[in-house]
Amino acid sequence: MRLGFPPAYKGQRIGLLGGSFDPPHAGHVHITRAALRGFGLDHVWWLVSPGNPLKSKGPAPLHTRMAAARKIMQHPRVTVTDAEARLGTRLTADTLSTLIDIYPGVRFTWLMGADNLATVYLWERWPSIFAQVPVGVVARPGDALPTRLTRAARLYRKSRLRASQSHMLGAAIAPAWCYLRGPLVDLSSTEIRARGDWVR
Ligand SMILES: Nc1ncnc2c1ncn2[C@@H]1O[C@H](COP(=O)(O)OP(=O)(O)OP(=O)(O)O)[C@@H](O)[C@H]1O
Ligand SMILES: O=C(O)c1ccc[n+]([C@@H]2O[C@H](COP(=O)([O-])O)[C@@H](O)[C@H]2O)c1
Repeated sequence: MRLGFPPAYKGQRIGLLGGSFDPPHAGHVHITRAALRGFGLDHVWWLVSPGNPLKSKGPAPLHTRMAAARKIMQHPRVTVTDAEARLGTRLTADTLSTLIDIYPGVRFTWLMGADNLATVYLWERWPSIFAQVPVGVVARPGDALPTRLTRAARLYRKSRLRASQSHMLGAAIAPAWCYLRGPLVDLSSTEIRARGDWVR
């Protein structure tokens, strides 16, 4: 483990919630708690991104988003980290391979809201994400497509865990993914920025 990186030990199941967090909000807290409970995880790390590779407009400064994330997400099993900035990776496929190298024996799970399941096929080398780690998807209002019709769900249909098996995801061998239904939290950073409640 490198200086300044969160501690993690062999066999631990750690969920990674990558995001712009511009700003962080109760929806992020919701997906984190749902994932901890639902996917059999020991910890969740919030990977506060230096900047989404697909978004042309840069987010608020990293230190501002980190401070806001630490304020809103207080839980003994959640760590907020700027690991991607430290590693020099922005692409999820690269972040995952680097973390897997740094933390041998740790079981990482990539977490995302259902909106990202619909667009993940646009991400750089996206099948490598599914090949490297299990993927936990949490329901979010306003899905553009029913889950089963998304490109990722169709390609990985044989690797889908049933909802009744969701607690096994954190220990599953990739490719494996699972969709968690449940209460929805209708909140987004876009909406908060539009209200003018967050200065970039
Ligand atoms: N309300 C929510 N319910 C479930 N998942 C969420 C929710 N809000 C965000 N997420 C998930 O958290 C991760 C990081 O989200 P992000 O920081 O982009 O927030 P956002 O609200 O989607 O931002 P923006 O509106 O700027 O796109 C993504 O995987 C996203 O799907
Ligand atoms: O790797 C990619 O090509 C890629 C493209 C778009 C988004 N991502 C990652 O997806 C996560 C969610 O991004 P965002 O901006 O929607 O919060 C964040 O960790 C991004 O780095 C990754």
